[in-house]
Amino acid sequence: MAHPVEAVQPLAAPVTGTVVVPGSKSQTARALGAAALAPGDSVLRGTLVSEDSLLMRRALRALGAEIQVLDPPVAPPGPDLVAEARLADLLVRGPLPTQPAHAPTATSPLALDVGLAGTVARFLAPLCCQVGRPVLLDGTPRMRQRPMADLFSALEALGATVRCHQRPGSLPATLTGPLRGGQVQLPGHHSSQFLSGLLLAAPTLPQGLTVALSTPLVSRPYVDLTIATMAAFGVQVHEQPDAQGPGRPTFHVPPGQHYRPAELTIEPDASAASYVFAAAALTGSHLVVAGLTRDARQGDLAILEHLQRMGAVATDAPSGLAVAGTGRLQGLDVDLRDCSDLTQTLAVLAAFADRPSRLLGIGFIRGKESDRIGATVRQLRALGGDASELPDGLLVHPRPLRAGTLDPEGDHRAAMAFGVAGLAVPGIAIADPAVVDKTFPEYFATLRALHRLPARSGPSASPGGVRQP
Ligand SMILES: O=C(O)C1=C[C@@H](OP(=O)(O)O)[C@@H](O)[C@H](O)C1
Ligand SMILES: C=C(OP(=O)(O)O)C(=O)O
Repeated sequence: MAHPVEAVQPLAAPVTGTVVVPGSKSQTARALGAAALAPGDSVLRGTLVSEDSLLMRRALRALGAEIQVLDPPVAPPGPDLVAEARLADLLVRGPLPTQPAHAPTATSPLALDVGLAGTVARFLAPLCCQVGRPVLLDGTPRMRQRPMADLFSALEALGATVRCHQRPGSLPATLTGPLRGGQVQLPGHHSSQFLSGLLLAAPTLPQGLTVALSTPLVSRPYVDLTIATMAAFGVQVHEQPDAQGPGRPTFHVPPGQHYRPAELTIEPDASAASYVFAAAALTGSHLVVAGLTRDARQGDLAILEHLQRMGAVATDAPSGLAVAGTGRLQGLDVDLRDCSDLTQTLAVLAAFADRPSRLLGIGFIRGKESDRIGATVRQLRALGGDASELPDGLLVHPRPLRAGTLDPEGDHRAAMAFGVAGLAVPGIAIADPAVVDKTFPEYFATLRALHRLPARSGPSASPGGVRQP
């Protein structure tokens, strides 16, 4: 039975070892979408197994793709290895049937549940317009509050009809295609997922697609990941940088391109890795994230650069990338608009730093699983920390955190980030720990397993974890 509260135990001493994290949520979702549209068999290795990726699989199956789970890879056991995370190899048999040239014949909508997965809602909405029948998209109460309006307007401009059943620009909504394609304007400052969703569906648009960004793009590395994944499945996207002004490119997918089946190995999730690296930085441990390399395409690999600036040491290890804590953390002024999923990880570390930190450029994260600016400030304060909201970010003053039960306010990243604090501060518990199932179901098992790793020793060992300010 799931525990209603997870009491995190502090590490008694710095440890050393290697940790397996789940496959990239972002790459898994893109690869599933492209593979489902490719005629034939694609093999995706090391995919994420979590609520978000299962919602994506389920929705694509409902739209007509065949997805089989192959034998999951099993990490060999070892005394220095934490391998709680589950990965799955998948066989995807496409193409799911699209009928982009015809108005839908079926009138009863197909209902699809997107849960709280922004990627599933935003990546599938354009595709739903191409399947020859209306689709009713809906999600959790929080997902109904998350932005969809920019995407719905773009879909209407490209030929679809969008009927929102509760509030304009929000789920639940019934989408009826088809999308003709052509040129469309799209704001970039709320979410990059709208652009990624449009690009992923572009090969099904008879006229191709040109998206001109009307405002600067946030989360840019995720769009690069979309373009790279599409290329792995045989579709090219052309970009004119700054075509509409600084930070406002135009993207063009010429008509007549088709996805081809591919074999792809999914990278370890860099956002999930951020908690392991943060744990090393905070507790003076040396932790390797297995299989992660500097060539990874995820923008959240920037965690290494940010932790280095804070005083930890990041290195390449034979089996992955490593972070070693040095017993001190410096405050940080940083713009996180390209890697905002790192906000809570860095905000928690900032409470232990030697000077205030400013995390900026992230006003748009008020629309994520929680209002990540308001919630993070509330959560730090609830544990004795000192933080305040800024118009586009937050300010964290170092102050000792104390025991308490953290309410993650429905946000997996809050639960995971404050779980890291629990490795250093006695008495931190996380309420609603199953919230981590969204992207890292084995997260707390992974934290518990850190206690079984050998103590860090030798000349490079730090004197211990970071002392509370
Ligand atoms: O495209 C993606 O896979 C994602 C893009 C980002 O969202 P936004 O573009 O909404 O910032 C990120 O926060 C999310 O976890 C995953
Ligand atoms: C913002 C996130 O997810 P999504 O937008 O895909 O729901 C996240 O995983 O932190």
